[in-house]
Amino acid sequence: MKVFTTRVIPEEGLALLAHAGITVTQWSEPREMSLEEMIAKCKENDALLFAGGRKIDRPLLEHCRHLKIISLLSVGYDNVDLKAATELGIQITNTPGVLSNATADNAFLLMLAVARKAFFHHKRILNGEWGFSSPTANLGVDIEGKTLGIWGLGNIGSVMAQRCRAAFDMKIIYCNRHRNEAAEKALDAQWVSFDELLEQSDVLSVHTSLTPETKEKFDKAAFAKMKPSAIFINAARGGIHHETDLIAALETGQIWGAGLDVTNPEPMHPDNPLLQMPTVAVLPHIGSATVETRNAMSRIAAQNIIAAFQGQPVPNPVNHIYAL
Ligand SMILES: NC(=O)C1=CN([C@@H]2O[C@H](COP(=O)(O)OP(=O)(O)OC[C@H]3O[C@@H](n4cnc5c(N)ncnc54)[C@H](OP(=O)(O)O)[C@@H]3O)[C@@H](O)[C@H]2O)C=CC1
Ligand SMILES: O=CC(=O)O
Repeated sequence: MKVFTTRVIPEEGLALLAHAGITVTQWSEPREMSLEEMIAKCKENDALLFAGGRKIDRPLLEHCRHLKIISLLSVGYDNVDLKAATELGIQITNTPGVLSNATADNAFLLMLAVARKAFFHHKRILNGEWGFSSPTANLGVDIEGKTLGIWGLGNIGSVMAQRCRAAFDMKIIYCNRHRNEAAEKALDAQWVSFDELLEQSDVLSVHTSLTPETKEKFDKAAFAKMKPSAIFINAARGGIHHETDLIAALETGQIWGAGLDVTNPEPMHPDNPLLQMPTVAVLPHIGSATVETRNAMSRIAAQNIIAAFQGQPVPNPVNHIYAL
């Protein structure tokens, strides 16, 4: 059996595949593959381990009917046409859970970085602009005791809420489609409507998946309902906020700051005005990028492939989700 990986993946996943007698070919060039190259690689192999790259859409999937599995090295599956994959009988899997801590830590980092304008001050020092210190200069805001609103209190959102409650005794409110009663109990969290989330959050952190329902949900109308002192964090997908509306909301003082691990498009253009704003912190989609977490993700992605090759139920299927 043969597997193609769209990026070089961590050693632990490779070791599991090798131990199962699976031959692995990796894409190691530092450029995106063309569609033709991708189709050719899919045709030569029995499974795809997708660790980044182009959208897995119907035209590509049409060439993948023979694949036993497309194993995603991510929890998000918004880059896959799940409906087409399922209709074509292609198994799709993801890597949930193991990246929740790392991704929440990154959202927490962004929250603090924005509150204290950390990236802006770092840039000043690099530019030789340390400046003249005074009690009224360089002021950020406190987080302690403020209200954290989570949009998408699932695996990652729950860890972010735990971190914020433990570190800063924040009051937790959240908005999901369904109540998360376990989290309500553990975090003393309160389920609110989307509008209440917008109106009451001092820090509003987005952790939903990107779906037609969540796409550009944070637009002009949403930002207009938020507090002028609010910090907006998006550690999920850039497509969930409308970038031009976010820029306008920050420029006009409708909200105070924003921390983004994800942008739309990615990479963000270096001329983007967000990068010049003191109360904005941007990272290049590194939520799960720690040695331990990426190793764990590679193990799970490999285990999904091994199960599919052995005719066993795969541990982390996502095909059923398109029907919800
Ligand atoms: N920045 C990064 O590097 C990373 C980003 N991510 C992103 O984070 C996302 C979340 O991951 P994870 O926490 O593991 O996923 P989960 O499925 O555990 O959590 C998602 C939550 O979003 C809620 N949700 C979904 N749709 C809606 C909606 N329309 N309105 C309100 N709430 C909604 C769900 O609750 P309910 O069903 O009740 O609505 C659920 O609680 C991933 O899909 C991925 O895009 C993940 C890892 C790393
Ligand atoms: O963005 C990362 C993911 O795992 O999803």
